[in-house]
Amino acid sequence: MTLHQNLIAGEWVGSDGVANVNPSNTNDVIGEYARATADDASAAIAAAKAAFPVWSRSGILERHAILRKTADEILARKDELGRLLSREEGKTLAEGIGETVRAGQIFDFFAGECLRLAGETLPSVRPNIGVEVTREAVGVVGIITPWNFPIAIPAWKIAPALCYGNTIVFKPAELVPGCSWAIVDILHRAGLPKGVLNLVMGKGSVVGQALLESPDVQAITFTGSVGTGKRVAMASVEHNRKFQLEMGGKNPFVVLDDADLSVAVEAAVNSAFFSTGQRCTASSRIIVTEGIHDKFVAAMGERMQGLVVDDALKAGTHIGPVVDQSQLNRDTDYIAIGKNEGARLAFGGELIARDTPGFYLQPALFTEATNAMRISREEIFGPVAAVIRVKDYDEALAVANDTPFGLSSGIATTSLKHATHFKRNAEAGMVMVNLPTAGVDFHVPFGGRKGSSYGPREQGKYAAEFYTTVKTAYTLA
Ligand SMILES: NC(=O)C1=CN([C@@H]2O[C@H](COP(=O)(O)OP(=O)(O)OC[C@H]3O[C@@H](n4cnc5c(N)ncnc54)[C@H](OP(=O)(O)O)[C@@H]3O)[C@@H](O)[C@H]2O)C=CC1
Ligand SMILES: O=C(O)CCC(=O)C(=O)O
Repeated sequence: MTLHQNLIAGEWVGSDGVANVNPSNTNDVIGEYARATADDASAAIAAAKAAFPVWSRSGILERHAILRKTADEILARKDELGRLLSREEGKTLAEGIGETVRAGQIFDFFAGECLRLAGETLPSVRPNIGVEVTREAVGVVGIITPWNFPIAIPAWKIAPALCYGNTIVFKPAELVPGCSWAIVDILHRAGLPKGVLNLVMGKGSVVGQALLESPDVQAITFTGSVGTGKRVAMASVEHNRKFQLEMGGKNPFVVLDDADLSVAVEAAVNSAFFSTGQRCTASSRIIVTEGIHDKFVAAMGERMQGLVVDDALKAGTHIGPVVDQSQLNRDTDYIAIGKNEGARLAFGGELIARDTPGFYLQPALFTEATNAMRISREEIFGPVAAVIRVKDYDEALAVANDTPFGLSSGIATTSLKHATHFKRNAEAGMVMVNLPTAGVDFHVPFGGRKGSSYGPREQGKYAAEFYTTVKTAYTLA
């Protein structure tokens, strides 16, 4: 089996490989991927540091051309890369191809942004002095990504980092190295100079930790768990570096009495269970007012019966497997916790067997849950959701906001008054009206509040805030 190597200083290196296994069929080994050491990480950081002076001053047309070429190749190979994504992560083929297209669009967007780099000139408050405000690249950026969006998250961190002139050491999640390797290969062939983008696949505790500890890494962008996010934060404060964190969510989806029932059910099922519930924007707290509660729960049960849980690559599958055994254990542990806490497991929650050995779990819906239960407070990150019954809109909003997290928030209603009030008062970075809490556009800001996020927003032109540093220059005329 071919070994997919790490890219350090423009050379493919590494001999020790780890198997990338398909969660829909654990007999299926997708490939061998090199496992970097802490020394490899140091070499990658040194290469990125050496490449920075030239890349940060490279022409915008050169950057534009490389990002554009990358976008074109990703989009041209969307079916093949989408299939690789679904095979390594377990989301359905339609979701895998959709995410691959999103990655291509992100590179396309930032290819355009290279040509729109701008500064400001202002008059000084003192006579005969001009002021220029410009944005410069930050330096070596460490990129640490999770397993749940194997191509979109790397894309939305790598594309802006390169666009604004930074060099990169990229550490993808060890569970899903395939798509990361593929986009690094595409960027390398698209003409990136040596050392500008370095790939170090390997363990977080080794390779990620080496990034955290290096004084030569000027910024770290991280998506993953709250625990690891805190380590990134502490180490970054120690080194006085920029950092950006996207962590968990416990996103509420409110259903009001006046909601269109089919819109509410469709959005709730999508929010809670699509992509196997493994999205930081997923909703696992469905807050329902009492007038529609019973009708809503019955309609959810009916809709959930129609969900096909099977091999991610099979036509007709709606929900693929859980990503691995450890996440599956976590999901089933939370199902047991919910039952012990006194919530009622109304539908699903069983482990299921399919033609191939994989991590299959029937999506689970609890009812009679309260917002104080652990299943309502802690991120589960699986196809497990709970319905919380409330009296009215005011209580729904209070419950929605009663959480340590604040990433996404949704409401199903036909009332303009309530929709408008919710948009203004939901304590979240993103608010969805009559839409699922998950599934975002690539050209607008992404991020949250409270325990979900830290630092400037990702995506769209707002990404410039993290990947650049502002300089103010004064000139005597
Ligand atoms: N907000 C989100 O989108 C995500 C949230 N999560 C949450 O986190 C839970 C656990 O998932 P898990 O994959 O373990 O999340 P982690 O936070 O451990 O993983 C995210 C990334 O951080 C890396 N990492 C791990 N330890 C360190 C370290 N000491 N220093 C630097 N980098 C490190 C990981 O590497 P590696 O995995 O290779 O060891 C991975 O690349 C999930 O159940 C979910 O609740 C998880 C993924 C995404
Ligand atoms: O909902 C989305 O489209 C993006 C979600 C995401 O980025 C995440 O789960 O990490």
